[in-house]
Amino acid sequence: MVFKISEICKQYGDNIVLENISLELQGGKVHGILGYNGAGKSTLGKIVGGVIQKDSGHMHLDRMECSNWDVRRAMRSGVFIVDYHSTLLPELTVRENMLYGLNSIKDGSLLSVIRNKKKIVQRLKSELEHYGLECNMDWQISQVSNSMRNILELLRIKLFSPKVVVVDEIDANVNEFYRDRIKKIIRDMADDGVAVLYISHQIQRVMEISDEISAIMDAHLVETVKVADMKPENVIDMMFKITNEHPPKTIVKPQAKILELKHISNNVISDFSLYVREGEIVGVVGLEKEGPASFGELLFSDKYHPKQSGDVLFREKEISLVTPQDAMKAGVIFLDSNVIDQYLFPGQTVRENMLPFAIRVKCRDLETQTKICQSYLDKLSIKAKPEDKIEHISTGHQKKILIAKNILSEGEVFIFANPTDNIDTVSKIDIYNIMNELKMRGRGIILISNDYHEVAGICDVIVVVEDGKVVRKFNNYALHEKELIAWSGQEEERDI
Ligand SMILES: Nc1ncnc2c1ncn2[C@@H]1O[C@H](COP(=O)(O)OP(=O)(O)OP(=O)(O)O)[C@@H](O)[C@H]1O
Repeated sequence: MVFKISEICKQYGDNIVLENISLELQGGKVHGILGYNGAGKSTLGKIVGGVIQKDSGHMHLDRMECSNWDVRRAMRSGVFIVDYHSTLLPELTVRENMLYGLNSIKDGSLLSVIRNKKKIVQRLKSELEHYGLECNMDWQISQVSNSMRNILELLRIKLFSPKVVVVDEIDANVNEFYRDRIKKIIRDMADDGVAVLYISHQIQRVMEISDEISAIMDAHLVETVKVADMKPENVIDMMFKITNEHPPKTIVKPQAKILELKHISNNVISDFSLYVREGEIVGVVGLEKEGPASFGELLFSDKYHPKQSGDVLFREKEISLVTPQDAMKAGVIFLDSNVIDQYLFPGQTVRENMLPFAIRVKCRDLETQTKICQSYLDKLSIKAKPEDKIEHISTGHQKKILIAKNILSEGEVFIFANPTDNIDTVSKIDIYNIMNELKMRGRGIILISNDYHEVAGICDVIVVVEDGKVVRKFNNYALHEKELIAWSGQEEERDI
């Protein structure tokens, strides 16, 4: 089976996103796509999956021309897409989500659909077991971790005997355990004859998972190579001409404690304590395993994780944080990159999305606002104009716009959860530099991340969480990523 993409072009206004892209997705192979933020990777994936339409060019599934290609037609032909934006419905259970939309995928009588439903739930259970995953069919999706949601989406597709699967950045913000499972599922699908289009920024990961790799840059396909013939350095050379190094860690003597969590327990964490001081970056690793938790859900008492005990102190005074808005009032700025959609205002411009309300009220002059916005677009290498609509901006750039917004907010503590997922290598460095700048200005940063390379690179203090408990805290003098991974598996505590 071959899915052939020939001379695909796509443009939005003057912005040429894809120019004459041609490649072949072979059944039984994983084809990786690499490229900077805004390079056009997701656009290509969405065209294959029928989510958006090409301007010109052709696609063939074996001999069949994929004309009038939309999601429904694609799914009925065996072409599926799973991407960063979850399609699972949070208020439905796992079981209900697995069966949702089944009628639109499977043609046939009501009876065969009902028979299929039973089979599908049974097969899902055995797939979960096969991959060593636990997930109750009656859990509501809102109570399932983001990592598990991604896996469920992938397994749901696997159950429909796909021919082509587009996987767009679903493993960027998951920990090693789930990442490994996602890799196995993708490889197993390929072994079953599926053609996989795998989109990611992470060079190493694309190398591990793919049989061949194409690089897209400035709307063009630069090159397609077979992984067996390549070394990682060659791929980096081919595309980025840079190495994946961290900026030097800035040295600042930490001052007064700003935010302190003291012995917090809820249904996910127990006796969880940490603090951040002025001029300090505290890294937290190991939280993702705890289930439905983004750090925000742990920190703020929401409906799923009401605080059972413990205190949150801001400058040594107890405060009550129920929502991120409460925190913002207190000077704690929170960005959970897993759910950037919640922070964006579609229909509004990049400028309106980037500048916090307080700044827009203080400085009503549009020209000044545009200048502030443009300076951050330049600083963070964001490929957008202040007047562009936010929904027309690539995911990675949207995330950088939110980071700029957070930085522009008058906060004392910044909590960033996985800020550099979906961010290309060059822009990651821009973000690390901005964190260092905040630190130099006496702000405190808590960096929740599954990226051990980045945590080991820029954090001053590292907190390791296991089973909802802080099991280790240590000063990070010159720690290497590999040591951090090794330490995460040790029992002993190295206290600061
Ligand atoms: N609906 C749209 N309207 C206008 N421009 C768009 C639209 N969707 C995408 N674009 C533009 O197309 C370009 C490519 O976006 P795309 O999402 O494909 O990039 P990407 O390589 O996947 O980036 P990232 O890694 O940041 O997700 C970007 O410049 C983006 O602003």
